[in-house]
Amino acid sequence: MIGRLNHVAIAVPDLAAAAALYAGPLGADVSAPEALPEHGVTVVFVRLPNTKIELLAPLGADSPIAGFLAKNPAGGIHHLCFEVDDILAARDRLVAEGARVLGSGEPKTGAHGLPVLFLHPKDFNGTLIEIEQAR
Ligand SMILES: CC[C@H](C(=O)O)C(=O)SCCNC(=O)CCNC(=O)[C@H](O)C(C)(C)COP(=O)(O)OP(=O)(O)OC[C@H]1O[C@@H](n2cnc3c(N)ncnc32)[C@H](O)[C@@H]1OP(=O)(O)O
Ligand SMILES: [Co+2]
Repeated sequence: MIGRLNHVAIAVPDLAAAAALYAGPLGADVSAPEALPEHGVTVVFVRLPNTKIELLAPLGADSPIAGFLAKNPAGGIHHLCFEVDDILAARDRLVAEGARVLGSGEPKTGAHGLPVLFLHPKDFNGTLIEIEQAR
C-alpha cells in the first residue's frame, strides 16, 4: 500500500538557519519558506534526487510541533511521509487494522496541495507517519 517516500520532516527551532545549512555546507537545492497557517507551521523543502527533506518551524500559538520542539529544543526528525494511491482506501485499511488516524480522520490539504493524513506515532514504533495522496 505505501509507495514512494515523499519526504522526511525535521522540526527546527530556527528555519532560516536550518535552510542555510542545507543550502550552504550541504550544497542542496532549497525552496523559499512557505507559511501553512492551517497546519501551524512554516516549511522549507530541500529537494533531493530521490526525495525531499521538509524543514518545519512552528507558526502560531497552537502549532502541533510546539510540544515536539519543547521536548527536543535543538530539533529532530519529526515525521515520515509516504505516498499512497488512494488515501481514503489507505485510511480505511489502517483503521480496520487498528491504527489511529489523527484529527477528524478526513484528509486535509498538505504543503503540496494534495490530501494528507497523519497516523499516531505510538502505533508505528514511535514514528509519526504522514500519508499523502500520490499525484
Ligand atoms: C500537512 C502540511 C505538511 C506537509 O507535509 O504537507 C506537514 O507535514 S505539517 C506537520 C505538522 N503537523 C502535524 O504534525 C500534524 C500531526 N501531528 C499531531 O497531531 C501532533 O503532533 C501529535 C498528536 C502527533 C503529537 O502532539 P503533541 O506533541 O502535542 O502530543 P503529546 O505530547 O501528547 O504526544 C503524544 C506522544 O507522542 C509523542 N510524539 C509527539 N510528536 C511526535 C513525533 N513527531 N514523533 C514521535 N513521537 C511523537 C510524544 O512524545 C508523546 O509521547 P510520550 O511517550 O507520551 O511522551
Ligand atoms: Co509533512
